[in-house]
Amino acid sequence: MLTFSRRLVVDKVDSLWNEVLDKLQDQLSGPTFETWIKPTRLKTLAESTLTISTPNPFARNWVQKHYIQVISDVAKELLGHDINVVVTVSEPNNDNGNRSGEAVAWPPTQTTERSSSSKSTTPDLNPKAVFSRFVVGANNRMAHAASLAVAESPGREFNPLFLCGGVGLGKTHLMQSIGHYRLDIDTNARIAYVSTEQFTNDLITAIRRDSMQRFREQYREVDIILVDDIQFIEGKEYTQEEFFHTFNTLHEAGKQIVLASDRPPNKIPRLQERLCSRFSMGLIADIQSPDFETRMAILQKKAEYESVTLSREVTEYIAAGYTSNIRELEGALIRAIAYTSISGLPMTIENLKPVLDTPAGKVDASPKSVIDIISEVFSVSVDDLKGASRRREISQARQIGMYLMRQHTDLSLPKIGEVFGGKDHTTVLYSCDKIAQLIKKDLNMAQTIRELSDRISLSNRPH
Ligand SMILES: Nc1ncnc2c1ncn2[C@@H]1O[C@H](COP(=O)(O)OP(=O)(O)OP(=O)(O)O)[C@@H](O)[C@H]1O
Repeated sequence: MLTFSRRLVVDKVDSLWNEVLDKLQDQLSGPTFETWIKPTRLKTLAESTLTISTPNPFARNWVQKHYIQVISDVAKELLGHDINVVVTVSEPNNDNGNRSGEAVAWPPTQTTERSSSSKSTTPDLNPKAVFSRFVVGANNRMAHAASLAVAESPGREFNPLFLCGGVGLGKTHLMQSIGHYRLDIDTNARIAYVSTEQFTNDLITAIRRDSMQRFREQYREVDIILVDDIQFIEGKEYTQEEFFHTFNTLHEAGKQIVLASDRPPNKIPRLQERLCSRFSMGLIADIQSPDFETRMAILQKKAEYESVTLSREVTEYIAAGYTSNIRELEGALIRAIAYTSISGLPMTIENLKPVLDTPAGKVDASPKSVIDIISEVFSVSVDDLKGASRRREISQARQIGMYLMRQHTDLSLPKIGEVFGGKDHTTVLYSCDKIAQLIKKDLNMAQTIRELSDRISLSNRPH
């Protein structure tokens, strides 16, 4: 039994814990020890109970599930009697920069050990770009699954993994999640995350400084290379040449290549045929714009991390205004949070209107003028627009009308529903979403909407 003075007890217990750690280090693999055991702290040793703390609940569960026995065996060996091990979560610590509620990328992602183990390939990863913060929806399910598969078994199935999708839809987030995830499993993994611009600049510098050997080592001696915005390689002959060799060297060595682009390889102009075919030989996974539910889920998740409660109404309002770019969607939420916290106003749609200028944003028309113009241009009577007919030409005119009313007035979704003869606000949302998607796919639709939009603005201008 430990019957020392308090100071001695503390010293004794600390050194005992260090001994436990030493022994565990001998028994467990390097990554396992670094990932799960090293970050644990000793809290107390009372009678036959050893209480340790872990950085977060996820780590606690993991340690409880996998390592409690080995810890208690080692402690028993050192103390000479049975030890019951209790795993807790450490109290939020003010000096570690983590506000309560903020997710901690776990296991810690950018430790000094990790940096020093792979000097030239320490990736510059955003700690928030992790799988656990990525919301999976119909629009990105495949890209997410493929990214996870690649992170779990790099160089096996999808090589290269080619992620493609429009601006702000999560390509970089997924790529960096792969890097984090891999480093969490294997702290010695050599991961390079680089933009195509950076690759080109490094190449130019290497040529200028006559240090091609180093450049090649830097890019060819990695386990995973994550190259962002690969579409910018278009027309850069020398970069393409060098990247071709980098690609081949890595691929032949079974190393994982992940590329992100705003379009598929065959749509990148002035891309050498041999690169185009290599980029296409693994898996091309595309990411579409998120649907309404996914946008809602992204907002909710983001709000949780910011420790803010969002009402359903406000979430819907923001989600309805930002349909095609998650960066803008997040930006709107951040503005809303900043505005309400600075002004002290409650977060209601009314209060948020001044700061949430939805992309079109200009409130410059009366609802009646929108209805009248739609009726005239599509030769559909106002009664039909407000009625329930599902005839294609009527329902499409109605959907366009709802979309434009959302763009040109500050009416809420339910109010727009009312103007259109008492439609439900979800019908309005669906219509706005549908037209927003069509605009992206169909040039004629985009042109029609632009013309209608100009006409609505013009007709409402004071004469
Ligand atoms: N499914 C998602 N869940 C949560 N956040 C997301 C999701 N998709 C994107 N985001 C967030 O949206 C923002 C933009 O994403 P990201 O930078 O990955 O887009 P991108 O497709 O790489 O854009 P770009 O083409 O401009 O490089 C980031 O803050 C990212 O975390």
